[in-house]
Amino acid sequence: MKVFVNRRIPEAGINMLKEAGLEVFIPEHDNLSHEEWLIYCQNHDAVLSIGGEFKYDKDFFTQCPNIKTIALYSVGFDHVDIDEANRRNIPIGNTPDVLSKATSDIAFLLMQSVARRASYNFQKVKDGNWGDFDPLHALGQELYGKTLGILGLGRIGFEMAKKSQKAFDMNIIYHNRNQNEEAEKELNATYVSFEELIAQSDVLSVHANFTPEQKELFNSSVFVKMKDNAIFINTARGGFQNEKDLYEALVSKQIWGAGLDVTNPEPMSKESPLLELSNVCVLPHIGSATIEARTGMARMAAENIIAFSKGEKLPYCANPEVYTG
Ligand SMILES: NC(=O)c1ccc[n+]([C@@H]2O[C@H](COP(=O)([O-])OP(=O)(O)OC[C@H]3O[C@@H](n4cnc5c(N)ncnc54)[C@H](O)[C@@H]3O)[C@@H](O)[C@H]2O)c1
Ligand SMILES: O=C(O)[C@H](O)CO
Repeated sequence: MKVFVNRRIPEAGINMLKEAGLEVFIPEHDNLSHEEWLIYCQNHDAVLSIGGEFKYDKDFFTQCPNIKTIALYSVGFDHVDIDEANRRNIPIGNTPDVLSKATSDIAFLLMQSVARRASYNFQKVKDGNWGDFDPLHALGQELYGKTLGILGLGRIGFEMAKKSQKAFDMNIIYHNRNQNEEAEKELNATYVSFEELIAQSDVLSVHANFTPEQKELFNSSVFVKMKDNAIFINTARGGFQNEKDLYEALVSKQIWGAGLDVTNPEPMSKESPLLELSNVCVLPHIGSATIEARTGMARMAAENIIAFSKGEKLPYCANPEVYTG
């Protein structure tokens, strides 16, 4: 079986593929054009897919009829048309759990960074502007006992809630597609409606899977209903926020601050007005960027491809319904 890996990943995964006797192709340069990527996909049986820039939509499947499976190097699969993959019996692999701690660490880091204005103050030091001890300047807010609202209490949302509760004794409320009774018991979390979530959260952290119906769910009509001390955190997908509306909400002090690991679009332009605000911290989509998580993801993606090559089910499958019809 011929496997196309569109960018270098930790060696552990590549070694597994080679040891399993699979033919592996990795292009010499990382910045493939859409055409190059398509041609490579047309000439391979499987793709180990890194990054969200290439969309696996109906056109892709029509143009690349040889692709029999896709092993995503991510847990998110919003760039794949799952219905189309199902219609064509193509199993899609992903990498759940292994990155939940690392990604929730980034949500936690952003929450603290914004609450204590860390990136603003770091920038001041870099600018040679240490300043006097000023009792009134750049004051942060404490998180102890505040309410953390989680949109999407799945694997990563749960980890974020757990560490925020341990560190700051935060009260956890959440809104999810389904009620999560286990989490309610362990975290004493309360299920609320979306409207209650936005109205009651001191910190609102987004961890839901992104679908087109939720495009720019966080827009002016939502920000206006949030508390004026609220911090908006997003480590899920940038498509959840309208960034013009977020800017307006921050400037007009409808909300207090924002921490983003994901932007709309990505990469964020260095001209984005959000970057001029002292109450914003932006990171370039580094949720899973630890040695441990990225190595684990490489192994899982390789395991998925190896299982497929042996005629077995993908152990980590984003569309298990492909096996049951
Ligand atoms: N920043 C990063 O580097 C990074 C890393 C990993 C994952 N992610 C993102 O985080 C997302 C979550 O990952 P996970 O492993 O926790 O997924 P998960 O499936 O375990 O949890 C997501 C939860 O969101 C819920 N949900 C979906 N849509 C919802 C909605 N509209 N309202 C309320 N709840 C909703 C689901 O029911 C589910 O419980 C991924 O889909 C991915 O987009 C980002
Ligand atoms: O969905 C994911 O896993 C991230 O966005 C990349 O690690």
